[in-house]
Amino acid sequence: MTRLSVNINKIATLRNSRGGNVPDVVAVAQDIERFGAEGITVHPRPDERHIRYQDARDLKSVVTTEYNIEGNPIPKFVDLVLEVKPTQVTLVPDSVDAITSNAGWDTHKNADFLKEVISTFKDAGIRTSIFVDPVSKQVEGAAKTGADRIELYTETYAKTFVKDPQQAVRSFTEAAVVANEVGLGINAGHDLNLDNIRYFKENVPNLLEVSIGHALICESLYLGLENVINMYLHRLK
Ligand SMILES: CC(=O)[C@@H](O)[C@H](O)COP(=O)(O)O
Ligand SMILES: NCC(=O)COP(=O)(O)O
Repeated sequence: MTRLSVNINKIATLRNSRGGNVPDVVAVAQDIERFGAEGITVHPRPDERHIRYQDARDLKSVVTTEYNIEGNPIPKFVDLVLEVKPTQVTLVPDSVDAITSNAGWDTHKNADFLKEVISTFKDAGIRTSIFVDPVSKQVEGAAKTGADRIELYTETYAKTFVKDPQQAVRSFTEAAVVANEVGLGINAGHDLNLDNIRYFKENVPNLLEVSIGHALICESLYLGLENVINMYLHRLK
């Protein structure tokens, strides 16, 4: 089974564009769960341009499915995650000024740092996942950090899929085979959408979870949030 975790960053972007509390991020998260999503993802960035640290705290008591917090483990983020204790923390090496996540970890160069931070989260009972490019060597390095899972960074898949789906998915299938061999669970995310999700799921063995935000919210402008969530669930069956 592949779980759908909905990333609600864009709901917060909309709210922040006007001040006030419309749309209400917490209420939308509850509705997303009621519509059938199996998880909620947030990615608070240091400048809090969309999800605020307080949102991450407020969501803890209302999310009843799986709560996933993503981000670069700077000290402020580590403290937040240890306070909130989500189901899962996904470590992403994004720089402060990045528009969005744009690379996976070099799991070899950052091995000592990752080992330390992962053991801190695991000691607190939080499942850990690290964001990696679909490269076997990086997946092998991820296993050595003690992480429970990897999140495969799917931007290259989404870009190439429109021209050549087979070529697009090849490195992801290979990375997943390695992850399965070394005992890592497999998540995926970034730029996944209604057009490319089914083929990805069909070609990545043991895909446990996808987190989807930007496209899902854009698609919902035309098709409605409840409908779109159910379209994803159907494609992930
Ligand atoms: C790790 C990942 O790919 C997503 O969490 C992405 O970073 C979304 O963040 P933004 O909404 O800030 O683009
Ligand atoms: N981890 C990926 C995520 O949460 C959503 O990424 P995107 O769908 O907004 O590109």
